[in-house]
Order: sequence, then C-alpha cells, then structure tokens
Amino acid sequence: DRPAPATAGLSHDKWEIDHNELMLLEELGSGQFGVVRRGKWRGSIDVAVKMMKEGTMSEDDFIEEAKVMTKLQHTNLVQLYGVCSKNRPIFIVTEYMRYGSLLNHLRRHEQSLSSNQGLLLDMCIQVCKGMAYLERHNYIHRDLAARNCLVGTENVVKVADFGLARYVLDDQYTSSGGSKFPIKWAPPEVLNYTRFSSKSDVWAYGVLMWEVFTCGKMPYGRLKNTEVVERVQKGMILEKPKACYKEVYDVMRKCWSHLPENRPSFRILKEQLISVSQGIL
Ligand SMILES: CCC(=O)Nc1cccc(Nc2nc(Nc3ccc(OCCOC)cc3)ncc2F)c1
Repeated sequence: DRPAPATAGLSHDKWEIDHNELMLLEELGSGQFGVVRRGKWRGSIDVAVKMMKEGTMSEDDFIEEAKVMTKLQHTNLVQLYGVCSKNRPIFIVTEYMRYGSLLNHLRRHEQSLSSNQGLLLDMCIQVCKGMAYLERHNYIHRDLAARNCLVGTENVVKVADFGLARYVLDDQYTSSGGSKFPIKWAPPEVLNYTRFSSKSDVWAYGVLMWEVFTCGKMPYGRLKNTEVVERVQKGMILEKPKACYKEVYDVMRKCWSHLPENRPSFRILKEQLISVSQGIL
C-alpha cells in the first residue's frame, strides 16, 4: 500500500483511534451496519465498537464527517470517540451504554415502567435535550426512534447514530420507497419529497414519545407501510397510549402537525415538557 504522507500523524488526527489501543470483548448485537462489540480503549475506557460491514456505507464520506461528529458533545448524546480508518472494516468507537437500546429496555421493564409516568416523561425529556442540542448545531438526525437511543446507569438515556443515515449505501434504507425505510417515524414531507429537517426529527420524536408511553409497542401495530403512508397523508395520527396523561399526548400531537412549520422546535418542546412534568408530577 501507499507510503504514509509526510504529514501523517503530525496533525494528531484526534478522531483517528489506533486499533492497537482497543481490546474487543463480547458481542452486543448487530445491525444492518455489521457487528457491535463491547471493548476497552487504552485499557480502561468502556467503549462500543461498531465494525462496519464492507459495502454498507460510504466510508470516506463518513470518516470526513466523523471529524465533525466528535465535536458534538452533550450528556444526552452517545459520544463518538473516533474511528479506526486505517484498515477495513472500519471501526466506529463510541461511548458504551450499559443497558442497551431504549426500545429493548422499555419492553423488558414494561411491568414497572407502565406505572411510572414520571420516569417515562423524564426519559422523553432527556432525549429532547439531546435533540435540542443537535438542533442548535443545525444537525439533523434522520433516524430518531427508540431503537436508536441507548440507556445507561441511573436511567440516563442518550441519542445514538445521529446523522449516520446519510452514509448508508443500501437504498432499501435510504429511499422512502425502500422496504427498510423507517416509514412509521416519517412525516408527510419526508414520505413525499424526502425533505429532512429538524422539524422532521420533531415528528419522529413524537413517535418516540408514543413508543416510550406504550413501553415499546410498534407504532400503527401491524399495518403495512403502504397503509401507514396513506393514513399519515390523510392526517391520521397515533392514538393516545392508555398510560399517558392528556397533557403529554397534547405535546405528541403538536409534533405530528401536518406542516413542518406548525411543529414546535426541540427548544420549545423541552420547555413544554418540563412545565408539564412540573404540573402533573
Ligand atoms: C443499527 C443497529 C445497531 O447499531 N445496533 C446495535 C446493537 C448493539 C449495540 C449497539 N450500540 C451500542 N450499544 C451499547 N450498549 C449495549 C449494551 C448492552 C446491550 O445488550 C445487548 C443484549 O441485550 C440482551 C446492547 C448494547 N452502547 C453503545 C453503543 F453504541 C448498536
């Protein structure tokens, strides 16, 4: 292979992680990207290592973006530590979250969670804080859902994989007609024109709130994607979850305003949810 350029290492690309400093441990799961394993970085830092299956993402573009993503830092965002891009498959190294995806956590603890609306609302507020930070930095997530949030100790909830959707090569995921496109989290303007914005993230956030208050139910049940598209275009929205205060459902409904400009920003949502939580709890 090519000799390293003279400047290599001089610029201390801090987003580049030396894979010799990583010790890979048990597998945590796998997604369309490849396998994710727990690991130790520099002997002591717990990390999650996503080993990107070849051909699943446009790697050079992603590595370029990783420089920006490492700068996004917030208590409710899963921190990107860096990438191992010197060999294939590339590794994406992030903060490790002890209790896995929010979706699985909700389903596993439905019994205790369904009677604790305060905790459910607190989880939603944490996700909202992470999203308000991304909104402030003009960063669009594009695939916000409970499956893409992670749970840590002391019921900490963080948003993961923000912005990653742009680098997926499988167009079954990326085009709104694709079989793997997250139709049930998409607003009308994304279904019709793939017009992503922080306001399309707000729509997805409303669906995430519904997932939280139903403890991980599938939105629109077993309806086929084509039926969901039809109903969403006609203005049908998800019904109020049983264990959900009306004030909370009213916030969800605002996230599902047909026109993006009628949806609140994450900054506004955060204020509204905090005042609801002070009012009802
Ligand atoms: C696209 C699908 C995709 O990425 N999926 C995917 C699967 C697995 C792990 C990650 N990522 C991360 N995971 C953790 N912690 C984690 C802890 C426990 C766990 O329990 C699994 C068995 O439960 C019974 C799963 C994950 N921390 C940071 C991550 F970044 C992403």
